[in-house]
Amino acid sequence: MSEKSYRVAILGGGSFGTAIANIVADNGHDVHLWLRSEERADEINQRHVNETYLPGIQLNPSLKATTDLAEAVQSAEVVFMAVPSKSCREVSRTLAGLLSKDCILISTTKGIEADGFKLMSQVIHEEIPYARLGVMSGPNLAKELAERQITATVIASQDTNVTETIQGLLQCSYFRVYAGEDIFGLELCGALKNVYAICSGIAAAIGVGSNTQSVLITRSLAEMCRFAVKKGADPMTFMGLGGVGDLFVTCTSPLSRNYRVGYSLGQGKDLDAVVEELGQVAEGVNTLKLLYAQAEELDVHMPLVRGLYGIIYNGQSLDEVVSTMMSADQTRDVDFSLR
Ligand SMILES: NC(=O)C1=CN([C@@H]2O[C@H](COP(=O)(O)OP(=O)(O)OC[C@H]3O[C@@H](n4cnc5c(N)ncnc54)[C@H](OP(=O)(O)O)[C@@H]3O)[C@@H](O)[C@H]2O)C=CC1
Ligand SMILES: O=C(CO)COP(=O)(O)O
Repeated sequence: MSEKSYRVAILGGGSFGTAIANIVADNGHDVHLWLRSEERADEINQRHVNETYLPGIQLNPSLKATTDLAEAVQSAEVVFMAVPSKSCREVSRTLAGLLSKDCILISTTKGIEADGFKLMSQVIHEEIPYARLGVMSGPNLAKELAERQITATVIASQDTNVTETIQGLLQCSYFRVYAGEDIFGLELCGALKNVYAICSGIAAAIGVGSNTQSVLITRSLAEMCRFAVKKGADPMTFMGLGGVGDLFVTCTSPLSRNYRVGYSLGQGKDLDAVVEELGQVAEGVNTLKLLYAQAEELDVHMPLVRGLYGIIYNGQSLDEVVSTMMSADQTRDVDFSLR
């Protein structure tokens, strides 16, 4: 754990931003959480809870919430971005004039910008070219983190000072932080796995067996790797916590919002109603459309993406999609070899 006390800002007071802010505050740093709702800021400052996003969790009393972005990032040495992907550019643009030159900026957002299929580090770099960037991703369900259950994450950056600083800042008795350099691959893992969590949720709702679940998760990983290689990412990154680790948790836990969307779809509910009822972001819904379009454009074989897209947007039945997959040409198990 870091001996130095850092001035840290977390942007986004939803479930993940609040969970990260709480860890950093528990580790003794000076933490400011920026959010939009005055009411929620008061609730965090006075009662030390965020009942909307983390009900039942008592937050560290030293955690300060504010609706003033300039105040939140003033003198900040480290900033975590934890807003949904659709707001990342807007928030980055505002932040650009406020952030000091040597501040470390970590993206935790697991989504993709529609225009140009950009990952969040690319969006942030366009808006704040001088930012010392890193990406954090892994099996990190916000509720379990806030409950201080053991987990680990990955921090990727080209700058070892960034990775070492964040490792020191976040590491504690229940949270390990592994380092990496492959920002693009790690971010791609975090965004893609959400789509497969929707597939797994559907499968769970219709009551598939354990063999089927296993096949689904493994072939999801195969698709993700195939796509990643086509986009120039290192497939080995997908073997780590940000890949297999996050895919596994999101495809198996009812705490995952994407899994829950899938589960409700599997029960025959309407997508718009499900998203509305969720009240939190499920990035996979948007990522599915973008991924489907990219797979078609780049000619990447992604039967699960195509099948899910067919069910949600083209009115195909689940039986039809499953039958097409099961009768497809026999192919290889593992596409890549290190030899
Ligand atoms: N929850 C989790 O377990 C994990 C989430 N992530 C990723 O973190 C990102 C954020 O997710 P999460 O916190 O879960 O989402 P939530 O839906 O729980 O919360 C989203 C938060 O972002 C705020 N927000 C939305 N738009 C803006 C904006 N334009 N300006 C300021 N604040 C805004 C919302 O504010 P308001 O309440 O005012 O609408 C809300 O506080 C996602 O990309 C997600 O994939 C990553 C790891 C784990
Ligand atoms: O990314 C997550 C866990 O690592 C959270 O997944 P959901 O966004 O599906 O809740």
